Amino acid sequence: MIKLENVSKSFLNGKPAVSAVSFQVNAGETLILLGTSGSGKTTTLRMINRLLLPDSGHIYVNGDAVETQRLESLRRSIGYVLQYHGLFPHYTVAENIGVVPGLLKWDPGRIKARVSSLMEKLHLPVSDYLHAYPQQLSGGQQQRVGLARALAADPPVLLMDEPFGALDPVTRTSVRKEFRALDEIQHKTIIMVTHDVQEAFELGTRICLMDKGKVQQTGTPAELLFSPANDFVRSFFDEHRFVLELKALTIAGLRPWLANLNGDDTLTVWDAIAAGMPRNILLDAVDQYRQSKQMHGTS
Ligand SMILES: Nc1ncnc2c1ncn2[C@@H]1O[C@H](COP(=O)(O)OP(=O)(O)OP(=O)(O)O)[C@@H](O)[C@H]1O
Repeated sequence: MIKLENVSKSFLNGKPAVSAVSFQVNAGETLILLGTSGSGKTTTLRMINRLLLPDSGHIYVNGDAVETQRLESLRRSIGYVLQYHGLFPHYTVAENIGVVPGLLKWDPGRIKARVSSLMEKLHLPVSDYLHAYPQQLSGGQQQRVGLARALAADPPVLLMDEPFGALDPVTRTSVRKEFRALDEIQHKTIIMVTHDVQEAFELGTRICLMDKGKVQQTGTPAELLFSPANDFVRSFFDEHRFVLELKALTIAGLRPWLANLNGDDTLTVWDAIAAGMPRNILLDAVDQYRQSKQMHGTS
């Protein structure tokens, strides 16, 4: 679990980079920090693993204030994934993935088994890549190694800063899909920075939308779309609104208008249409949901 209470940070020019940010992320949740460039997302993330110190406010990781934890044990309880993987160029794939288990003094057999298992899960054939060096890998493969390294010691918390940002769109989609399907991440507390709205909707349990260092709204994708807290939130999603609505709403959420439709309740409307469920009925239900929210908002 991660909790931020009124966290603020200014740099030398005195302008606040982050102002009174508060949120809580529970185990099993992925919170997306979304926002325009310079809105304070990375600064917020870097305060959680104490790469930066806040000027005021409190940050708790797994129940303890970060400033009271030994830096070494705090960092080992947190997997950190960066946009440009940050692999050690003179370490092989196996050595890169095994760094933290090595520091934790796991026995070599256990490290080897863990490295192989993560490589298989991330579609990096062990026979081809175990002893390869980062520069011998494609960008997508390097990023997979970066993910495997962050997951190696099974940390309860994962911080990810634009983890798929350096990849081309096709590779990005496939690495993102693999990441989402990993059993490894299902019980972790994850915070991910992105400015890609589609990615935020695909991966986020909840989204924290920031602007000018302040949280504008934290909520589920559907809450941000259908019950925006202010004009900034409302207009932020305008460009992609229709597709986002279909990705944010599930059959379960539309049940009041889909009583007679058979189908998997967990599917998003987007996936349900792709799976061949009746498009007109689904889009009609989305319209009715939207109207019910508008009525609720103006009552
Ligand atoms: N080390 C630093 N020294 C001075 N100013 C900084 C530093 N790091 C960040 N800032 C400033 O703090 C503000 C927030 O930056 P931050 O990197 O947190 O934003 P961001 O939302 O992550 O942006 P992006 O999406 O472009 O990475 C910006 O105005 C930035 O210029």
